[in-house]
Amino acid sequence: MWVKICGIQDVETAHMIADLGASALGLNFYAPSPRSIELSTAREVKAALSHKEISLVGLFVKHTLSEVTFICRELSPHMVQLHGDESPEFLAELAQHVPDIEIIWAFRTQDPDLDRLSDFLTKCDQCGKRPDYILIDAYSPQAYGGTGQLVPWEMIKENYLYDEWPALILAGGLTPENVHEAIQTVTPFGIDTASGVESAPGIKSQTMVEAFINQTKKI
Ligand SMILES: O=C(O)c1ccccc1N[C@@H]1O[C@H](COP(=O)(O)O)[C@@H](O)[C@H]1O
Repeated sequence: MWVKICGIQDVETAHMIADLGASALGLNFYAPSPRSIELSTAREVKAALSHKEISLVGLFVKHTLSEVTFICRELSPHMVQLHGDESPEFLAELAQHVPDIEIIWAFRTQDPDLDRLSDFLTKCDQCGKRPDYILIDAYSPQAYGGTGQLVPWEMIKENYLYDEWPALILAGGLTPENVHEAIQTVTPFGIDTASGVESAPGIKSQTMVEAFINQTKKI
């Protein structure tokens, strides 16, 4: 199971997350978030983890194409996570500007089905670039993400076209207590959490991260 812990803000926490065995670590460039990071600190994190086996994911929300491109060229993360309803045209242009980057596109939903996602992927095909991964998160009118709200797991299981659509990453309110059941129900490629392993907004708890990762390894 691919496991991403999102919203790392310092080198010490980044080492802790990598040493506990996470697959990926999220660096959040959305300034209003309590988990945001400056590019200078992100560079320090990247340098500190250069010998460790963990992917870096840059998270963006409604940034311009030139902002995302600039950070990708400066930092060379393995992946970007677009979490602000970025358009199919945006994905196609980003893929041209930063050809090697893998794109996670966040679908924030409160719908009873996945029709909007299906339409989005059709438009992506017309524009020439599909996301490499779809991350499903809960929709909230208050915030773009990091809300701790759950998504309807059963609906996703019933409606996600696992064989036709990009690999699925499940997010939204995942904690050490519920992640095992979430994996059993949805059978995603990967999972992502931000607030579910924190003792306070932006502060990752080693105990909670360890428990979370252990739960993802249970069969
Ligand atoms: O974590 C944030 O503050 C955040 C802000 C804006 C967009 C995305 C954000 N995080 C992503 O939100 C989901 C769910 O978070 P949570 O586990 O429910 O707290 C996750 O994909 C984070 O990467």
